[in-house]
Amino acid sequence: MSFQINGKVALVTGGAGGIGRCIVEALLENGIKGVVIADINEEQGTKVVSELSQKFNPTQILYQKTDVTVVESFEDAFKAAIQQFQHIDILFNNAGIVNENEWEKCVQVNLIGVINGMILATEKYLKDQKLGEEAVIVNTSSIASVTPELLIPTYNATKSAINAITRTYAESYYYNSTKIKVVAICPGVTETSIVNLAGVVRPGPDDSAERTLDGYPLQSPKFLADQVMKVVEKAPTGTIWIIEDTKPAYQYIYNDRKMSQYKV
Ligand SMILES: NC(=O)C1=CN([C@@H]2O[C@H](COP(=O)(O)OP(=O)(O)OC[C@H]3O[C@@H](n4cnc5c(N)ncnc54)[C@H](O)[C@@H]3O)[C@@H](O)[C@H]2O)C=CC1
Ligand SMILES: CCCCCC(=O)/C=C/[C@H]1C=CC(=O)[C@@H]1CCCCCCC(=O)O
Repeated sequence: MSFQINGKVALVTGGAGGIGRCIVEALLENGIKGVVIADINEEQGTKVVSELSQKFNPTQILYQKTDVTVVESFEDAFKAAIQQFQHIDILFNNAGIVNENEWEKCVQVNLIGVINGMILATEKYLKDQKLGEEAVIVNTSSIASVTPELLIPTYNATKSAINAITRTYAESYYYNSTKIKVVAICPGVTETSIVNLAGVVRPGPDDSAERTLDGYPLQSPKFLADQVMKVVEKAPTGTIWIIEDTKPAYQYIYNDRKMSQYKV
């Protein structure tokens, strides 16, 4: 069954940043009725609303200052969506940071923030306040969830955990009562401010923090966001989608552990 973006309402965490902002714009291009930009950066959030209001109907775009690590703050963003647009149908759990020197903060934003969103959406807001028969959650993971990158171990761990939570809430045990499709996207290196890793990676055993993005294929956040729209509409629940190197999204398949032939 295909999900229709047209006429729905979405909440995008980290919606003032590179990927989130492009997701907001792609939603507006695809006929979304209303979108809430839920981001901790007020200056950037206000700026994005004013820029997008030049191109789209300003009444469709709402900025709500949100810290995803604080459940009350996250809940206020859902309440703002309902108050302004009457329903809520799509959650993008997209806010994320790289910070290996303050790794607890990385866990707070990337993992606790996503767990807060999952609980609020599946137990209350998307479950009870959707317009159509089905709602959608898109969790922003990373290729680092399946191919751990050196010098960012905590980041890799948070993104692997996002895949696990995605697959759990997609199970029919939850879906039968929530009617929420849950998917994850795993972007490859994408041109945003997050890829400026100066000062946020963990020096390796040889004291090197010199690894850079050189050599990694970079894609634009706009290309990524257009692929994400296809994932929202077409992907089955529980699926994980790699989007890297400006190539169409493809599904990452987990092996069945019972098929493994290796023995100690
Ligand atoms: N750019 C890349 O190469 C890749 C990014 N990702 C993921 O994509 C997502 C978006 O990242 P980018 O757009 O690249 O980074 P970005 O730094 O441009 O945007 C992140 C946004 O999240 C917001 N944010 C940070 N902490 C927050 C909090 N506590 N509550 C609410 N908002 C908060 C920031 O203010 C910012 O607007 C992240 O989850 C990131 O891990 C995944 C793979 C690759
Ligand atoms: C720490 C070394 C710098 C190089 C990697 C990098 O820049 C990481 C970027 C991360 C920013 C957000 C992400 O999700 C990116 C992870 C990229 C993982 C790359 C894995 C590549 C591979 O092995 O195929």
